[in-house]
Order: sequence, then structure tokens, then C-alpha cells
Amino acid sequence: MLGKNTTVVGGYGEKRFFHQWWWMEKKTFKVALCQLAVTSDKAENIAHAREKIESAADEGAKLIVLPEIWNSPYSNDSFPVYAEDISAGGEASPSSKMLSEVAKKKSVTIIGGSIPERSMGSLYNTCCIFGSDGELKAKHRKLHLFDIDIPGKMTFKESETLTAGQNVTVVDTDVGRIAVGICYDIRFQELAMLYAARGAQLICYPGAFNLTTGPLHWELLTRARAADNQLYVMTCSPARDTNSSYKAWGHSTVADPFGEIIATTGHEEAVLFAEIDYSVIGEKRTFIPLEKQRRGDLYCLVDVTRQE
Ligand SMILES: NC(=O)CCC(=O)C(=O)O
Repeated sequence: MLGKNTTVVGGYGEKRFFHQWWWMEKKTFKVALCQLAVTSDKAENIAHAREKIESAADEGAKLIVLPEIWNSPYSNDSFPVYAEDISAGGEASPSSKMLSEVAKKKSVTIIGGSIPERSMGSLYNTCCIFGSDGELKAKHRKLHLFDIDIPGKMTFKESETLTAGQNVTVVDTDVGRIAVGICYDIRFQELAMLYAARGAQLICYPGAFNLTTGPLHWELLTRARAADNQLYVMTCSPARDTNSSYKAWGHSTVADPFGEIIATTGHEEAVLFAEIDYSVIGEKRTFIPLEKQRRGDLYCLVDVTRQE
């Protein structure tokens, strides 16, 4: 049953989102993905992230992306200890304060990876998006919690400590219309499809896959989300720490709207640069006109959250 705020997207109902000038326009810029080494010292993590962001900006990056949980170890024991009250700002959230300051100082857009957030008695895995004026433009709370059990290989249950977010996130920035998902969110194609229907040119997924699923699925999903939706996809991981309880896969990656990898790295700390050209989106959608060819008479995606 379709509700008051329900919009049918894809198929033939959403042409307006696919024919706006801004994704046909040629607009190139440099992006930097900071695959940060994370320690158990929060102040050190913040200072280190600041240094990497500043040097990426000095090298010409206009959009800077951080990994999932970059101010804390990735563990259910750590999330409550490292959590910050982002909406209180200032000293209550030294991580977001630093991101805001550096975005403004360097005049760059920052997709601030994610940090554990404390709000109204709950904890979230939250990405803050800062504009080049240093303002917080949006907050994405991870929608799909990472609860998996592959016996003897990988068991994790974020829902032991975290609460899932309730909002999808698409934000207009100086460097285009950007959508955000966090790690496990990448497994849900409907979300990416909804983002494409809302005109996203780029989806950023700060993420921390592991040594079981990473080799099989990280690149596959990055490329699939890009090729299915014909837009840019970026996945930004922490560097692997072989001494930590959760070993991140690393391999931060940028895929173009054809699903081709245009930048990637290994598992050590790195800052990865790529050149983004939004005119490629229009070009690939002309070559392979999926949007015109969808069988809206047989299936469709329903956007239950759009406010008209
Ligand atoms: N932090 C996460 O959400 C990890 C997701 C993951 O490893 C997966 O396989 O999915």
C-alpha cells in the first residue's frame, strides 16, 4: 500500500531526476580517500586525521573522504567509550569540531567517515558531511547494522550496542550531489537505486569490511553499485591493524559510472587520489540507456521517505 509520502521511482515515473543539467555538465575535480591508521588514542586519531586532510587539500583535493569509525577502535566495547554528542558540538564532539574547522580552513567538502554518536540515550554509527564553509550539511546514521555470523570466520553484532538510523542521505555540495551509506549499507541495492533516482552523482560508503568478506565482496559491491546505477562510487576503509580484534580489509576504492576501478590501494595507510568527471555519467547513460529501458510496467522501486 503506497503511503502519503510514497513515490514510485525508476521505471518511467522519475524522468526529471535523470534529465537535470548538472549531471550533463562537465565538472572535474580531485577527490582524496584517507585510508587512516586508527589507534586506541582518540586525541591522536583526531590529530592524525586533521594532518592527512590538510595535506590532501594542499595537494588539490576538493572532496575528502574518511573511513568508517576512524576516531575509535571498531568494537562493541569501544563504541560507548568513544561516542560523541555531535549535536551538542564544540567540546562535546572534538571529532566533528576538527572536521568543521579543517573544511572551512581549507575550503573543502568532507565526508567525515563515521564515528560512534551518542544521542538521546542511543548510540549510532554516524557520518557527518561538512560543506566547504565548515557547516554541517547532513548526518547519515548507518541504516543497516552489521550483524552477521559466518561460523568460525566472522561474527559481529553491531546491534549489541548500536541503533539503526532512520533517514536516507543525499546532499548538494560544492562538488555535486552526494549520497552516503556506511559499510554494510552497500549490500542493499535498493538504497543505491533510490539515491540514483534522487539524482546522486556519487555515493560514498565509508566502510570497514573484514578479512572474510572483504576479499570476496568489497570490490564486487563497489563496482556493482557503480555499474547498476551508472554513477561514481567510493569506498573508504581504515588501514589494517593486525593487532586489533577486528582486522579491516582496507583497499579503499573509486569506481566510475561504468563500474571500472579508477583508483585503489592495498591494506596499509594511504591517501588515494582520483579525478572525478561528472560528464562521464551522462556519457555512460547514453551508451547504455538503462533508465529508458526499465520495465516500470513489471516492477518498480518505491521511495517511502520522499517529502514532496
Ligand atoms: N562494518 C561493517 O559494516 C562491515 C561490513 C562487512 O564486513 C560486510 O561483509 O558486509
